Amino acid sequence: MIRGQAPPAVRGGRRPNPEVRLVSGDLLDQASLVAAVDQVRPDEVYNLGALSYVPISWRQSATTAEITGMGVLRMLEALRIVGGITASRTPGPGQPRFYQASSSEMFGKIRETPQNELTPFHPRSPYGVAKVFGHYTVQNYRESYDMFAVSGILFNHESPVRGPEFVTRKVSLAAAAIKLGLRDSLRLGNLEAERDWGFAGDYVRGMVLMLGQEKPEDFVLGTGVTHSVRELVSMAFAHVGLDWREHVVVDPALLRPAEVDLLCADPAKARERLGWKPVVSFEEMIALMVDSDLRLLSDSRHASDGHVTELAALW
Ligand SMILES: Nc1nc2c(ncn2[C@@H]2O[C@H](COP(=O)(O)OP(=O)(O)O[C@H]3O[C@H](CO)[C@@H](O)[C@H](O)[C@@H]3O)[C@@H](O)[C@H]2O)c(=O)[nH]1
Repeated sequence: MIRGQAPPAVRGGRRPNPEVRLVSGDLLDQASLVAAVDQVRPDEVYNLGALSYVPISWRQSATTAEITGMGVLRMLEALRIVGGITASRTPGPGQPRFYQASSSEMFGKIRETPQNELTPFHPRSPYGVAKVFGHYTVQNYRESYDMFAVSGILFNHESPVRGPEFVTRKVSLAAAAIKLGLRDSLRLGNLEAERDWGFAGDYVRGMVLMLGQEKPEDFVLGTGVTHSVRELVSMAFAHVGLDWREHVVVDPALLRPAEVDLLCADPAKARERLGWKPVVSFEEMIALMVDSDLRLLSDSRHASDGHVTELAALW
């Protein structure tokens, strides 16, 4: 996402800048990105673009490296080129600020718990490897060109609009669909994996705070509380009065070639320096997601909507 303020006048016959502009994924080549940045002249750029579903990254490892890794480099290059920045000509005032969505998946086979900004990385998937590339690229542009570029190392961030392939939404949809009698079972992979799941809205607030800092610095954003997939399922099903053990089937085909067993954030730096803390608890978030899916699947206006039928049945 590229965020720019409306300029006082149209520069050189260009269209006025919109407040917020989404740059679509097909602008992956360098020249198109340079043209987009040149046209928008953003104040802030949030690079959330990625091939973000971890299991797919083993099947499409080169595409993952291209989008999740190289995409970061190209975005920074576009900002550098349009800003006329070189090693000897560093940015003047008013240069755009860049946010990179780094990921707790970079910690992978964890070296310590909880994980903070100094915890070493050990990625366990092509996705994690590509995110590490992006993370160090941001650091390198900051150090080489003095650009305002930061990474937020975000732990799992969920909400009712989460994609149905991710485990929280897969579970909230299944609990709702089973409750409504639309299906009767749910296939899952590793129930023992533990994650630090937080509410996406809280994390977006943290991202904006990071770009408002005086100095560019990286921050971990997470809740510091960890739950297993088993606990997640149990809580979501209990919310609609169901016993998960009567419906969940463990499917070995859903296990990953290499798993990240445990993630737990130490968000102390964000708390102290940004004044950031999550507002929505894990329990509230799961209830929010299950209730939202109950409404979605029971709303007769959506009954003929193929997408909703697919959501209820497939995942
Ligand atoms: N998706 C999925 N995960 C399952 C399932 N069964 C068990 N799991 C386990 O649930 C955990 C969470 O999986 P996901 O929800 O797919 O998320 P993720 O792999 O942790 O990655 C997400 O969070 C990262 C931040 O740490 C993001 O960077 C990444 O893009 C993604 O959003 C994993 O340990 C996975 O093995 C299942 O059927 N589907």
